[in-house]
Amino acid sequence: MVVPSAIHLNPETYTDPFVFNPWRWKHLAENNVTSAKNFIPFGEGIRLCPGAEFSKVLMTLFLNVLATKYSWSQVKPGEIIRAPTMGFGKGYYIKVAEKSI
Ligand code: HEM
Repeated sequence: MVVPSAIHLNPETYTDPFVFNPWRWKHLAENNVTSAKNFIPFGEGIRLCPGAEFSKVLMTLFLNVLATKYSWSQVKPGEIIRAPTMGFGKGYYIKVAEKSI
């Protein structure tokens, strides 16, 4: 069994893997690092997740609406737990408000 997060957080492939850096993908794609060997959020091959394309569209839509229509602020930070998937031990509280037009 492959644990995708172990591959995605490999510092030999991804510099500073815990840093939020969306721009890293530009550089990685140019160097063809994002091959199946290094990036498998939805699995690979015969057991590839059938919900992959649906999930990508849903996440794109969700993040677009969240960023354009709402603002949010942190109320209470949570402790990040990686065992092996990521979670917040005691929750992670944010306040969401609709943006005024
Ligand atoms: C962000 C969302 C999702 C992620 C990260 C994800 C990830 C994965 C991964 C890594 C696997 C492969 C497991 C393995 O290798 O054994 C998998 C399999 C699977 N996923 Fe997803 N998934 C997501 C959403 C969904 C959705 C929305 C559905 C259904 C509507 C779905 C249905 C399935 C099914 C049925 C399998 C088993 C495929 C098989 O064994 O042939 N997933 N998923």
